[in-house]
Amino acid sequence: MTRVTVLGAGGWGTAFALVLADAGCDVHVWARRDAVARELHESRTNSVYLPGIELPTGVRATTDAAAALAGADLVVLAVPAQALREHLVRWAPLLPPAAPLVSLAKGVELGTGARMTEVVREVTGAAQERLVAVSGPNLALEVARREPSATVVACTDDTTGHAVADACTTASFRPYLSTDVVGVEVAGAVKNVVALAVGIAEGLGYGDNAKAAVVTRGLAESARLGVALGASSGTFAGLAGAGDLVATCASPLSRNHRAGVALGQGRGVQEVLGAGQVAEGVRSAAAVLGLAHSRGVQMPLTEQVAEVVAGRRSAAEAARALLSRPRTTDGI
Ligand SMILES: NC(=O)c1ccc[n+]([C@@H]2O[C@H](COP(=O)([O-])OP(=O)(O)OC[C@H]3O[C@@H](n4cnc5c(N)ncnc54)[C@H](O)[C@@H]3O)[C@@H](O)[C@H]2O)c1
Ligand SMILES: O=P(O)(O)OC[C@H](O)CO
Repeated sequence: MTRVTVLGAGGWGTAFALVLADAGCDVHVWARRDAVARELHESRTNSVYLPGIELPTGVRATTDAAAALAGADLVVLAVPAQALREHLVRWAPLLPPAAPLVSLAKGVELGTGARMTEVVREVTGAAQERLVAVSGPNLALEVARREPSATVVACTDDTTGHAVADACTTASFRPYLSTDVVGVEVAGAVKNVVALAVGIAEGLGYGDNAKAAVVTRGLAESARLGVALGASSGTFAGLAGAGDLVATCASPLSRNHRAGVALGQGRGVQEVLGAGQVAEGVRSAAAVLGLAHSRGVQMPLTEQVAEVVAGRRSAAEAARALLSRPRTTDGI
């Protein structure tokens, strides 16, 4: 039986632990907070992050990372993007030397512009073949309810990719394999920024035409950045790109979408984040933009989201700025 350690017991870490357990793995979850670990371990529920969901028997939880990681065949990293490095520095000496390291986070690191597998590689020194990104249209609550969902398991090494896909294939959760780690990670990070933009449009009271324009132009700029970083453009038409935008931009379950609506309604970013929302796009917007600037890539939508999030521009001003840009000729 594959022994898997999931580091992070938020919505997605917990839902992914459920998937792994359904797939027949021996699952050990690390939670940051004692109360979450105890509830998961004793009642097999996580009422803060996944109300109404019961995990399969056998899933264990602890706040002791060393105990959670002992003997792991596979390690899943499920903490938010901006917290990954600080945690990994502590976890690195505890990681089993050969286990694949799977990143679930959708973000780009502020200050470095690093993708999540780049952070993992820098901190742990793990070979590229051990690094895996899992990303797709995967709203945690729907996955945990065992509603049909597909995802992308991206790894440069086929054998590792298949091993991770085997560990998370169930009757309702279907992974597709890709070797385009860069594309899958860029698509996941930028979609959170686009979801904020769609929410902002909604909060401003705009209709479906505006939202469709934001999604489509957001996808175009996501693909532009990805290709500049070496990704395949096809990745952005797939599950990790267009697929995740469809799910996130339409769903009231998306925290980025909800945060965007609040920003569009004129609420400040502190108020939005203070309401318990972990919306990765809020912090990734500036990081994605920095990465784009470093490669000479234009990302006008991301630029406006970063302005709104920083409080330098109102949502209405951002919309006006986008509508008054010089005409472009790419036609997509
Ligand atoms: N929730 C989803 O539907 C979903 C789906 C796919 C991907 N993701 C991605 O997975 C990653 C984790 O998301 P999540 O939904 O599990 O997040 P979450 O906010 O629900 O949980 C985050 C987990 O990390 C822990 N944590 C550790 N350090 C932290 C810190 N400094 N700040 C905040 N939390 C900290 C929290 O205690 C919690 O256990 C994000 O990058 C997100 O974009 C989420
Ligand atoms: O709730 P969000 O906005 O973080 O989105 C969750 C997932 O990324 C959807 O695929």
